[in-house]
Amino acid sequence: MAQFVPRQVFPHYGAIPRSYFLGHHRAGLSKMKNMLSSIDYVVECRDYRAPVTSINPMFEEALGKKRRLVVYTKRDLGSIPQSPARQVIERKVRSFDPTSAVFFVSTSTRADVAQIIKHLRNDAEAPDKLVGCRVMVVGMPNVGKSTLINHLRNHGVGKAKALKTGGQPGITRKIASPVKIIERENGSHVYVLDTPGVFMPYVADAENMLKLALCGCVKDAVISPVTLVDYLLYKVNLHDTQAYKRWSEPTNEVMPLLESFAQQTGLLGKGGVPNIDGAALHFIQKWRAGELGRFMLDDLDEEQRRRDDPEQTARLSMSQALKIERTTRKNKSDVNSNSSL
Ligand SMILES: Nc1nc2c(ncn2[C@@H]2O[C@H](COP(=O)(O)OP(=O)(O)OP(=O)(O)O)[C@@H](O)[C@H]2O)c(=O)[nH]1
Repeated sequence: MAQFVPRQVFPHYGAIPRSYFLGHHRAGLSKMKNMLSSIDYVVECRDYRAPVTSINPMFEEALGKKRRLVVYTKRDLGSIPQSPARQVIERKVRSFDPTSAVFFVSTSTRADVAQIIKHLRNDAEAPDKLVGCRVMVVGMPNVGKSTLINHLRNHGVGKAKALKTGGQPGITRKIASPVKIIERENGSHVYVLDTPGVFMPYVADAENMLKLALCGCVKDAVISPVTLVDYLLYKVNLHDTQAYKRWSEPTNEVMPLLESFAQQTGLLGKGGVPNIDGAALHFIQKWRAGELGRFMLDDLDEEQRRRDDPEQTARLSMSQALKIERTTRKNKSDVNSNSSL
């Protein structure tokens, strides 16, 4: 039998939407900016599996001057504990942010959460001891902000879950009331404020949009789940062609894979026809649960080369991104009003 050769390039970036900047993202960001004078510290959450792509430059622009630390969440889904690969990944990612304190966290691992509490206990001070130190937690939608706060509170002051969490983006829509996570004898306690996840106005690179959608930063209805599985299959094959062997031989073809997956998991519609979209969503959930391998979506070496190259193309500025988002929205509403004539 001929040896299986995974695709080295993903061929279908064509019609992928590039924007997911919702009303509550815009409103949330503007409220965060307005509150900044009462905030002493910022914790910025990014997704471990896409440590570069899940950076939202809007936070740099809006909150960049505050003392801050960076937390890469969902560590358990991006690498294997104690593996040499984990050490290499974390050394590289840390080197991208030399001026910030950086933590890698799986919220179910107490030691990961404990190190953040320890750091904040030493580092998060406020000018006014009576008011205490106010820490704002920011990040892309669904990156794990509320879950992190619940675990910080549990570890820091032994209290139960305070915030609602969920598998889809947009559970937190407003800036929440402060939650105490550290008590100090001198009364200068540390409080954290949860914020709504904020997406960027426009994602210039379609591949980045696919990565963010796979990580769950975008609602599942925004990009076709079959396209997402096709991209996921491309990535899984580069990592481990045996990861889905329960359902299929190694393949580059998404439809036969989904048909076989639907048959074997009982995702069938009328007359026993495979429910392809349902199967695609279920397959994505398997990856999000770590059942199709634990690996990175971003290529860290490529990012290093990009950073080392003075000729590199500059990233889209925020004002450019906002302009494109406005034009896309206007074009869409023109099309809608023309089609209703
Ligand atoms: N495996 C794993 N899942 C996590 C981790 N942290 C959070 N999650 C899951 O990620 C999902 C999103 O978590 P939330 O805390 O609701 O995310 P959020 O950033 O507050 O989301 P928004 O409300 O959209 O801003 C939930 O299903 C969590 O259980 C982690 O470290 N590991």
